[in-house]
Amino acid sequence: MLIDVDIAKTLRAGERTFRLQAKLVSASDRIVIYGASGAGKSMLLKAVAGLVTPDTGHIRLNGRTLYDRAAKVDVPVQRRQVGYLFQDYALFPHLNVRQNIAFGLKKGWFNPPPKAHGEKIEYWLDAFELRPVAHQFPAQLSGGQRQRVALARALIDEPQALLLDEPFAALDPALRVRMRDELDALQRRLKVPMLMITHDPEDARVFGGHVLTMMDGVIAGEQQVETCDGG
Ligand SMILES: Nc1ncnc2c1ncn2[C@@H]1O[C@H](COP(=O)(O)OP(=O)(O)OP(=O)(O)O)[C@@H](O)[C@H]1O
Repeated sequence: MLIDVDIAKTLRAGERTFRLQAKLVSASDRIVIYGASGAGKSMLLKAVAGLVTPDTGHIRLNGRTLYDRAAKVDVPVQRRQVGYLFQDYALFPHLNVRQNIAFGLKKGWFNPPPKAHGEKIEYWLDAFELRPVAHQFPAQLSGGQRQRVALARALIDEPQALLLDEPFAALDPALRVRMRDELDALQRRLKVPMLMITHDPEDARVFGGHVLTMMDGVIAGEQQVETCDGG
């Protein structure tokens, strides 16, 4: 992925002011933004997704301008072609697995039917071994299954990049290790570019790639971390 971000945003809550001033350029298919809680990682990720509007600057993905204050470009969320995996997965509790996955394809207001089917839905149910639980609701799933449903929903529309907000934070330690490996394998298999934010140095170590450190709203350092295949 080719990503070029240079944005600023000031957030005020009462007396407190937080200033995000993030600049990053990367051609890696694995980017990790690592930093302590409150560093501004979520704000940056949400700006790339279009969920937060910067005050100034630009965001370009694979040569396409998603946001440019000066040129008055602000591509709406639905047309940015990026998948977003929320920290708590944000699955719809009243929709079953099939419907939650189908939602990633949906353009209208209505929920997909409980027996929604289609080539892509069937593909992801099998790819993530979710077919046996396709009729179950999020509350009836394990943590790992929940994460796979959220990943399937984020990937079904074939995004140009997948944005991951602390993808392992909601998992217990053993499952976290397994899901790190799964995500690593998924990235290798699909070759979908991923941009992950995390406060856990182990995520950065295992996932590797272009690792940037964020501190007080600014990218303060960067390094290349070798992954198993040197990618
Ligand atoms: N709506 C808001 N108004 C004012 N300040 C905000 C708002 N949202 C976030 N902030 C502040 O912006 C800063 C960055 O928040 P952000 O959520 O991006 O941090 P983070 O690095 O993702 O942290 P975490 O790892 O805890 O999720 C924090 O200091 C936070 O208090």
